Amino acid sequence: MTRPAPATDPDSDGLSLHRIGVRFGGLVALDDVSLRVPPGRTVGVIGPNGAGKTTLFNVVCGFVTPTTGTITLDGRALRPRPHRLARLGIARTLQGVGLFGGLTVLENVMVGAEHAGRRPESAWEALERCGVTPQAHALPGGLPYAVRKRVALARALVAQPRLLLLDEPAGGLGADEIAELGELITGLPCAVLLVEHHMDLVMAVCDEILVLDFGKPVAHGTPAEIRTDQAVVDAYLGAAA
Ligand SMILES: Nc1ncnc2c1ncn2[C@@H]1O[C@H](COP(=O)(O)OP(=O)(O)OP(=O)(O)O)[C@@H](O)[C@H]1O
Repeated sequence: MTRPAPATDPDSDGLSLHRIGVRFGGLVALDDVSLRVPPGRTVGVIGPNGAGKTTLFNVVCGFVTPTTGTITLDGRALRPRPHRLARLGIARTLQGVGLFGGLTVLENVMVGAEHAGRRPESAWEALERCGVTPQAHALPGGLPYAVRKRVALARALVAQPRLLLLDEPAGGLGADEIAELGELITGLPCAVLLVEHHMDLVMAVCDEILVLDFGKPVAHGTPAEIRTDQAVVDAYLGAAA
């Protein structure tokens, strides 16, 4: 007997956050936030300081358990746990760099490959994609910050994730380096959830953008829609009143 094909609902593919709320004691860090990251798409989350961007990232990684709301991956309920992300095809980079100082660039990326059950060649592919092949045998400590950040990205990509979570990848980078990072992100085959301060980067690489202010969604749309949205302008100018 043939098994019936599973019901497929294209609207449930990828990662979905449904009405997420997070409270830290009396402080509401996220309030009724819904967001979908479809396969292969790049979705950005922006907002002023304290808007809740990192909290949202931490909810998806499993570092923070939401007070309310649900998360699904391909329509199935998901309770993220940091150590289980790789198995689900989700990789992440965190703020800063976090490389092993005593290991070469290649060895650092190999750690990611082994963790994800990938072959060593995939480490070279990830280095190549991130433009850090020439530094493969160097120790990270002596490399410029922007190069180390690319190595951290290579370590995340070596798992060949279907969803990559990037937490402020442009932090500490100059304008040219941010532009290069933008090109790299645009060329990625996986879905990307990008939490970022730098509007220019987000506008350049995202298919859609969610804007948070004081934990609440104030706008959601394409870069062109967001650029002209009055609520966004107000949030960034601090002139909501
Ligand atoms: N673990 C925590 N305990 C208590 N309050 C927290 C905690 N984490 C975040 N907050 C508070 O939640 C709110 C949202 O913080 P969050 O770091 O998510 O904002 P953000 O948009 O990432 O800000 P930034 O751009 O400055 O990094 C802030 O008021 C912050 O002080």
